[in-house]
Amino acid sequence: MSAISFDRVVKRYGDFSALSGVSFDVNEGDFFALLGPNGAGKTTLISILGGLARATGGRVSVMGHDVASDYRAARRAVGIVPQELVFDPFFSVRESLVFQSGYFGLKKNDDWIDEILENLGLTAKADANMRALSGGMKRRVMVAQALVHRPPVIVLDEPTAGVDVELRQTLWDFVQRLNDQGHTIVLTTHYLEEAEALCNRIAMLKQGQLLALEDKCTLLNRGRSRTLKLRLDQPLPASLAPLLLRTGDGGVELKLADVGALETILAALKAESVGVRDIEIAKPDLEDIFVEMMNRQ
Ligand SMILES: Nc1ncnc2c1ncn2[C@@H]1O[C@H](COP(=O)(O)OP(=O)(O)OP(=O)(O)O)[C@@H](O)[C@H]1O
Repeated sequence: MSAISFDRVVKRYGDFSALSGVSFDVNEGDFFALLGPNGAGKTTLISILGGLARATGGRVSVMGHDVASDYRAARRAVGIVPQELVFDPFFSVRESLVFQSGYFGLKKNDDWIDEILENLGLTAKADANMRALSGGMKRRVMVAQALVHRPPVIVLDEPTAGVDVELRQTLWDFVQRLNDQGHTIVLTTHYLEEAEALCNRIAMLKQGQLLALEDKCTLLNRGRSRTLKLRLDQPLPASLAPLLLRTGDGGVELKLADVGALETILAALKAESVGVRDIEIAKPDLEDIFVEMMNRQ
């Protein structure tokens, strides 16, 4: 069974299509990245998944439960950490988690609440009022709230936007452990190195359409192009300027269409008597691939 199934999902706002028929599945146990530029439709897809927005067309299910016709079961199967901070300013951290447990009909949830607080570094703040917390601490509570009912599927919508290094580390350690225990994780982020480090499958959305859906390793190995980093003793000859990707760190980075292009470049440098002080060939990382995919369309 798929943890999540998106089947030809369409979302229109008047004449504007935020999602134009998006289909893909997230497998049980995946650590899944949903990537795309601003406005691609990631949050819209997550809102439909969580029952906060209705699809104009298509079907979405979580752990086999249709989010429209089987709303309660679908809602129980997923915990969503929203992009925005939503909380009741009059509750303490613990109260808000107890309240959230009540929403799912869970009465004796204290042990699990304590465990979540501990894992997110919130124990010392358990009795603090929500409005007295810093932004990063509030964000931790958003994560805690999404987990109170131990959902098999956990969705994090840009959880690390604007949070400090320590929280990122705490959060990723915890989420990684949940994934190891069998929870399915879906993550949207603009920090592609996070997606590259954590996720096993990656979907890329642009303007409401799915551009790519692949295993991370397949995606990273698919491109034959490489980046050639050179340190030269003179400026780059004009004949090589079309290959220039960026200049920095006292060197230049050139696009290598394939490894064979290396000889051509070295020959061009030799012909102009430009000496090479240092050389490095790098595989494209997820960010390079993302930029290439987004520009290709
Ligand atoms: N209520 C709404 N009314 C009209 N248009 C909307 C509404 N909600 C979202 N949109 C539009 O739908 C598109 C997709 O928005 P969405 O928030 O899903 O993008 P996103 O991929 O999550 O972007 P970001 O990375 O900026 O969070 C955007 O063009 C947005 O302006």
